[in-house]
Amino acid sequence: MERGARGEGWGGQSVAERRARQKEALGAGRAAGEPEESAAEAASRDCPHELGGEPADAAELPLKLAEVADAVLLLADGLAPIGMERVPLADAGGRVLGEALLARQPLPPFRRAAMDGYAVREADLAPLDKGDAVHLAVAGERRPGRACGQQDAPPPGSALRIFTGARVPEGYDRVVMQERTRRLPGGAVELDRPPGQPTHIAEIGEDAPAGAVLLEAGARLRARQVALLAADGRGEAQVRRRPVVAVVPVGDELRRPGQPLGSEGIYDSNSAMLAARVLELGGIPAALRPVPDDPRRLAEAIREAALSADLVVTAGGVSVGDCDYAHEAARLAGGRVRVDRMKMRPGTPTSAYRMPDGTLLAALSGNPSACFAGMELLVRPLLLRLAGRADWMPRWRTGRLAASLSKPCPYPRYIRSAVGEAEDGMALLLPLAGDRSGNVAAFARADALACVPAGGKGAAEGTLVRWLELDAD
Ligand SMILES: Nc1nc2c(c(=O)[nH]1)N[C@H]1C(S)=C(S)[C@@H](COP(=O)(O)OP(=O)(O)OC[C@H]3O[C@@H](n4cnc5c(N)ncnc54)[C@H](O)[C@@H]3O)O[C@H]1N2
Ligand code: MOO
Repeated sequence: MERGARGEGWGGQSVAERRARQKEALGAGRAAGEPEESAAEAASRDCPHELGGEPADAAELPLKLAEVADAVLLLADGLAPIGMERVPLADAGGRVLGEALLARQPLPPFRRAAMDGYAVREADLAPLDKGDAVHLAVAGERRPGRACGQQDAPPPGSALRIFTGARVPEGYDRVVMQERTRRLPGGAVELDRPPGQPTHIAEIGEDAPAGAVLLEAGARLRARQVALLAADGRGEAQVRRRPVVAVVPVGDELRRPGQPLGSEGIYDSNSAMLAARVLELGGIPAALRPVPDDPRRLAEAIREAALSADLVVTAGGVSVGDCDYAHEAARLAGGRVRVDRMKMRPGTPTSAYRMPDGTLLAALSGNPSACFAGMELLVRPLLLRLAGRADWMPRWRTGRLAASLSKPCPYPRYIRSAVGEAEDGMALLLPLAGDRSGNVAAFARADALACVPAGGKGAAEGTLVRWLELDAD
């Protein structure tokens, strides 16, 4: 399998320059109407998506109990986008553009009538300003897509019957909507009042001139962007390959959905969730069967997964119990720890390793909501960066808590919430009941992760918090 270049930096920028750029990007999540300096900044200082201190030297040192943003940056630093391929336009939807798209021709490519009516010369309309009607001979007709040969200069006092989308010959200055005209019995057309401001002609290149950057490299091709490729005449698109993400569930208790549960079993919901999310984000999931709590077997599964995937994600076995073997297995497989736990709850044990061939391993917590938090906060940005997305960083927004939370926490707490809207238009984050990290039902009803800052006694209703849309892809 083709692999992306790894270990490249971000093109010679200093850490400070990069930080500044990234802070700016993260700041784009400012809520509408929110002042430049606000309490939200204070919230984000305690809840540091805005990147805290310098990460450890990217060369070797792992981050211990890392801020989420620092962990993401450290790991993303070593990731370059994977390779490219050409795909037919019909398959380009959802893919990531590999190179900037430059307009091959002006858009529109010819002067185009924007209304059904009559093409006229401005000079012939002067009497209208004095209240006199104008009669123009109809010199011909132009329909869209029908060539009509080289045009002579239009004879003075003439009009051209024309339809939306047809080429407007040089010499005609505007199109008058047919509703503002009257066809006279002899075939001439009458105008009895000034036609108004718009010329109803789309000029060559007014949408985009030839050579203009229509799309930047790293844009995800959604419907509107695919339309642009097509409008520029592209039958194919140069896109990034879709990253393959191996999903490795860990635990003796895990059963595959559809199989008998038994008395000690629990269905493996994390794999289904992770695989579905990888698909939503444009990757290709490769979901393995559950691996038992056995460090050697897990190490073998990790080693094999790293051979064929661009990113490996394990779920479970990262905590401190006697059955938690993810760390031992990652090391047995040759992995070097890069992030050793993170300041987040749920999901504090979330860690990351770099495998001998450079592949990253994200070791997520097994608890379903902690697993999803790890997916959103750690795996999503790494996957998008691998996929070549320019907008790989999470887009934090600002909103207010719709209810108080009394649970104190030494780390930022990511609360599953439903999103509503306050009277002033600001987002309201309503924490969902049953927010224990082992539960799955509350999760399905959530639209957002609201970040409640660390410390204190929880947070009062109305507190400004940062939040992340859960279905963002
Ligand atoms: N003594 C301590 N115990 C625990 C601590 C701690 O600090 N000290 N941390 C707790 C926290 S917080 C979390 S989170 C969990 C993390 O545990 P693991 O990530 O090692 O996950 P497991 O132990 O393997 O599983 C936890 C839980 O989730 C269920 N699970 C696992 N995989 C799946 C799956 N694929 N689908 C559905 N459910 C899954 C598993 O059955 C467990 O119930 O550790 C705490 N303990
Ligand atoms: O870190 Mo654990 O996920 O809080 O439940």
